[in-house]
Amino acid sequence: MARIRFEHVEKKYSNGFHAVKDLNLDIQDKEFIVLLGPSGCGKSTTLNMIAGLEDISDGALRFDDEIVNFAPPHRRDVAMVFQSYALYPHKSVFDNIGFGLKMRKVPRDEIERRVREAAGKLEIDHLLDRRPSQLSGGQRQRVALGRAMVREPAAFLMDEPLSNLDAALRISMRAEIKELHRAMQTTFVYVTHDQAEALTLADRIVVMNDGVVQQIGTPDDIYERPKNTFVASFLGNPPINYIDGQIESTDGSTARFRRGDLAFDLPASIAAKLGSSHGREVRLGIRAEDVDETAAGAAGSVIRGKVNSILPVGSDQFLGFDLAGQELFFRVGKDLAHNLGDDVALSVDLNRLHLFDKDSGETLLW
Ligand SMILES: Nc1ncnc2c1ncn2[C@@H]1O[C@H](COP(=O)(O)OP(=O)(O)OP(=O)(O)O)[C@@H](O)[C@H]1O
Repeated sequence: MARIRFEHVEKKYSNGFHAVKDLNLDIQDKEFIVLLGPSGCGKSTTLNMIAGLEDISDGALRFDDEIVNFAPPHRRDVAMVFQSYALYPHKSVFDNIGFGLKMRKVPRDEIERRVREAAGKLEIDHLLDRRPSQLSGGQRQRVALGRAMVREPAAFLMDEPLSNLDAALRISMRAEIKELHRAMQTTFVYVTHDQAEALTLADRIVVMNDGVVQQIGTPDDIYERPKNTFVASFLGNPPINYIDGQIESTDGSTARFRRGDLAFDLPASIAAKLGSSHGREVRLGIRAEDVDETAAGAAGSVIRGKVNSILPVGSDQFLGFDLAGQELFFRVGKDLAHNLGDDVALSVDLNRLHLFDKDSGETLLW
């Protein structure tokens, strides 16, 4: 069992670089937590602090109630799976999976039992005599998972474990990792910069940027109720569109957004949150999928522009849309027939609008 808690944790590297700032995070036993953010945001550093591979500059890290800041890696009941797999090239699959147990002097028949059980779950039991060089990328990744599984750790730590796999295999391995978590009933902490992976796998996602946690929440929270423009922009494909403008005529129950000729009556649920924000500079967010191609939307919800680009993506298409000189990107059904330069009217789903303070980027809605 492992509840993992960061309390005001800081990480400064020896060159003075401040990689993680005031991290507070309470990971529940058996939870699947995904650390998500762009390259260099401090995800791996955070994971390595849990593993004991990086020391902690300040604050406390607890496993259950015990402070483990100074516990060496082998005294932490965690297993780590790396992007590079880190397999021993000259050992068989069996020996790779069982190596950690052998080092810990686990009896031979117990090793045999645990290796075969893990290999069975991962469907690599027919490969136990091979060397890593005789395996595909996905099979190697399973061996790396198997090596972590046989240790029966209290927590699994995974650093971009799927990033070396091709797109199709990544999706099927995601499903397997999710199943593994269900079957193992263990805490998982998983690092990725891939939003789709985070949304699929996580019980809760921790979005980081520049060493600072931006938001912690369920995939639904993070996608539907982003706290700031960083989180809103990091998730979504194509990314959310922003239109800067002002709030005019708020009276607590109605509110209007305006940028030049473009004006929307905001729904009452949004108006209620704005209070007396008359004249406030705001950034309106429209997710790429939150438009419909019909001019028959609710009053004041239609935006008109020209088709700038058309990118088919299988079942959908991405539409580049010129709104009075600003390019927006929307995701629409593939059956909509357009030519470059066409005038189109898109109806915006006003109930799914996002609204941020223009200067701070913080949400005005939740
Ligand atoms: N040993 C080190 N000394 C100094 N700075 C470091 C060291 N290791 C990492 N950093 C810096 O700390 C920051 C966070 O690194 P980290 O590896 O945690 O990022 P990340 O979010 O995992 O990125 P990526 O997805 O690229 O692996 C980066 O700016 C990195 O350059």
